[in-house]
Amino acid sequence: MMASLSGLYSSSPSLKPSKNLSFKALPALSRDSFSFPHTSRPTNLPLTLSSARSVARDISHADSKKELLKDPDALWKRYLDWFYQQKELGLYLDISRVGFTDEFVAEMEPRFQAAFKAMEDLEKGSIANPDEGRMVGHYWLRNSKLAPKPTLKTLIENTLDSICAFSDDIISGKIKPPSSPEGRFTQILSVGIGGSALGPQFVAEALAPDNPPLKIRFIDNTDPAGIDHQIAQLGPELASTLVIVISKSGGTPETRNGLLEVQKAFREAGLNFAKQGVAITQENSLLDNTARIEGWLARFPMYDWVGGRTSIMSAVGLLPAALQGINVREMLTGAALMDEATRTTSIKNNPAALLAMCWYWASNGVGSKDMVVLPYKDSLLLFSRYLQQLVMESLGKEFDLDGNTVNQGLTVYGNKGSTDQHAYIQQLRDGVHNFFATFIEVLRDRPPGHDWELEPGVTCGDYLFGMLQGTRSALYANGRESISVTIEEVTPRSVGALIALYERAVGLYASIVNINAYHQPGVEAGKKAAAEVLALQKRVLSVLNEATCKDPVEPLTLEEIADRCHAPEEIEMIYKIIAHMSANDRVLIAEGNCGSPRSIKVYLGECNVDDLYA
Ligand SMILES: O=P(O)(O)OC[C@H]1O[C@H](O)[C@H](O)[C@@H](O)[C@@H]1O
Repeated sequence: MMASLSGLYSSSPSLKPSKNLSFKALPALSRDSFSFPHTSRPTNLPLTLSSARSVARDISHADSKKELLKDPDALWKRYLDWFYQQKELGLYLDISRVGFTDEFVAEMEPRFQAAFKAMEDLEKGSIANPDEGRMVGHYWLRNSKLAPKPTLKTLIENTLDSICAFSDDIISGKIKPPSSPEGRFTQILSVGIGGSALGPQFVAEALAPDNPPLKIRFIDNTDPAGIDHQIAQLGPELASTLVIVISKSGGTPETRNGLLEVQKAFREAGLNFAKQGVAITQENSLLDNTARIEGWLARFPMYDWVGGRTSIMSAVGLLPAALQGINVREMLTGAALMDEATRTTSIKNNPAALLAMCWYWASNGVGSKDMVVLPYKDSLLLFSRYLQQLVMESLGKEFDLDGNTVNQGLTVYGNKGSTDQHAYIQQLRDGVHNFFATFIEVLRDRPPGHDWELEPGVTCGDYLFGMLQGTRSALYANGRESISVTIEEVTPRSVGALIALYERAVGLYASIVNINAYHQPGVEAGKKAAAEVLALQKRVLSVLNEATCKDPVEPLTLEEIADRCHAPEEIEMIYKIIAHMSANDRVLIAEGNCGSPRSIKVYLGECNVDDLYA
């Protein structure tokens, strides 16, 4: 059957995308030449722009589109042939609207077999993150028997037990906040960023009941106004707030700042933070040591062998979830079942391999197209944001495992349907063709017994269903590829399965394109640069303080500040620092205003003599 389907997509031979293919050449190729179907791509790589254009001339987009639309039988056959279902989880995958060929699948086979082997080794405890010399063990979290050492198995099991016991005690009121009239904890304030926030946020939005035993709020930034807002919203309930500070490294500046701000709010409210603080971090990290020395209410471990973006099934995701009354053991079961399903070495029966294969096909194996994720369910709104980190931090890499420059990646964005249909789907349908879509469909509209027909024979949920199917068809009719993942209901089990599905797909895809999915060297560059800006600010302050302490006060131009900081090349940054401090009432501008940098002369509001001799 697939032979005939190859014919349906193209008469030309299939493409094997190559890692030799230059990323820079691709936007032009994909926009100009690779209109749907992708079988119009040439076989002999590396491609040149002219060869790609000549192929595009040979295979007319319009003809291919017509052929597809004319042949619903063939499309239905393709749908059935590639349809995947995991019965126990009630999860289905449809990749029929991605135009890969049989030849492409056959060419990918050896790469997948190598990826399966690498994944098997990873699960057995190999150093799968060679740059950091670390094992990669998030799969053990939902099946502790897989852990390569008995001590790790015990650690995982004991941590899970203690998470459940602690949450039970908090929910039941056995552990009480020291000075709350409520007598029990009512709120969670989660402080963390990146992998220490996105998972808990996604799970809360997807699974928290309407009236959870504890409601959750997040501080996931060093934005003072955002922090103030969260604390203000808590109001007097700060006294019954459990503050969970999450940081794998225990040294992330934004998280530290969030903690210091919250501790200040506690002090000002006359509350004892330590009795309401919980830390989730690696043993002996800065955060761990602080929590231990200050005698916080509880500490839970993070592990060296679990990455931030795959930490959702560790205490990072499980503790906040359990406290909201979410069945975390069900989440783990869903993930474990999906792990099992994605261990098979038959591509066709492995949903994660099918996803990775489609990503490779759709983006030429170099991220030349973006992945737009569209869950048609409000509670899954944050799935695309969660996937953004999982996929982009894992796959966005400059070098491959052999040290070649590859600038790999796969861009992920999206919110939810049908909402986005009224925002940017116009461009997806008619505009620049630089994406493929992933629809997440949920079969169950509402809990049983609550549905009603808002017009004869049609419910509100039928509209949502219709919008999804309509968008899928409309995109396809205009040559836009899509994947559909269907779950029956949004439950802890299905959410666990979705997370595990994408974790595995990312891991397999990384192997196929020969990169390390488990480190993030690029993130360090921004952190280092931020630290340099703050160090420069301290030098600027010291120079200004010295000039302010003179009698009479000596206002300085930007040039003079830069010279005295021995950083003339940093004059633009110094200007920005002054403008920012001025906007926050931290310096006085003697002459001019911040809008005209050449005119300003600056001194501080007051001279700090102590700083002069520091
Ligand atoms: O959990 P933390 O150590 O505080 O790290 C929080 C985040 O920091 C960095 O930005 C990393 O790139 C992320 O992967 C990580 O999730």
